[in-house]
Amino acid sequence: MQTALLETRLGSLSPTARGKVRDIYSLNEEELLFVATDRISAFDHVLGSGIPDKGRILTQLSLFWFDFLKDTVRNHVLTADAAKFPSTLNPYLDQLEGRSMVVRRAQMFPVECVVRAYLSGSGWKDYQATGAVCGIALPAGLRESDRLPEPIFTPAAKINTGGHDENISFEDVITAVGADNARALRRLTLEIFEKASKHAESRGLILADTKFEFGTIDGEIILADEVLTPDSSRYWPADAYSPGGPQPSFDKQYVRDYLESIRWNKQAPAPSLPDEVVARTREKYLEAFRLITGRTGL
Ligand SMILES: Nc1ncnc(-c2cnn(Cc3cccc(F)c3)c2)c1Cl
Repeated sequence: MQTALLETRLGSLSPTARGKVRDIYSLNEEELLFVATDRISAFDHVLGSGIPDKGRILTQLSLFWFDFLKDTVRNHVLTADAAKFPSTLNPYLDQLEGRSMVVRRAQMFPVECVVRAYLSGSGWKDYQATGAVCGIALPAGLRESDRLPEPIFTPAAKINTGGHDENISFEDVITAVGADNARALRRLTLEIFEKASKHAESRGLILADTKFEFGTIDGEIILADEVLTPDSSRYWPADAYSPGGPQPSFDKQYVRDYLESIRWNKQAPAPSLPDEVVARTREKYLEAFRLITGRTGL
């Protein structure tokens, strides 16, 4: 079993932002180092085991999507070629190769730009409670995982790492970023989703929902953070789609099933995973990469 890279040790460089599975390091005024680890989270907990190569696979997926969308929106990537990284990183390239990128520092909007084509997760919860999601009224009688009449922009406020983001209304987005930016974020979010979900569908995957983070560089709105990865999106195998309940996660179902099989109490520290669950989950990430990019090797 390969070893999973759970932490990067970059000497004096310490993360300026830490997510559950990603870390950001400030390189200088203009540049950040964006690192995807092999950590995996489920049920909002980072698990005791990592998935070897997960960070590399998800980084290559983001890079594929950034390129796929380059005629629709600019992005924050400067380079993912470790040979072009600042020489100060030379001692660490073995930890960074393929799983990191140098990105331009952007002024990030304080809004998670979520778009949903299916009713799932917090969208399903809000719909059950109010018949709406983010103030958008939906038809009565929808079941969990039902396809929506059309994809909807359902923004969330960034709660600092750890908790769930809180769904907010379009009015709240206007208050936070102004009307012009709010409209631009909604338009870009829906436009990008349309293209990406069509591509995913052509590869046998349902892109049920996803979350984008945008920022501005020199006044221009750019697509930042990770994009359309299985961590920022719900991907479902199209041939198993069956509305009326939760759908199998393309990448995390083995992990979820295992955690439920050991009746893990979610208050307890997250358990480690059996080698078999780790190996099969790694295979799913590779399968997602192959399906989405059409490439066989990383
Ligand atoms: N290009 C950029 N410029 C300025 N800030 C960011 C930025 C900051 N935070 N996040 C989200 C996040 C939080 C924790 C760990 C992560 F890897 C990422 C993205 C970016 Cl991507």
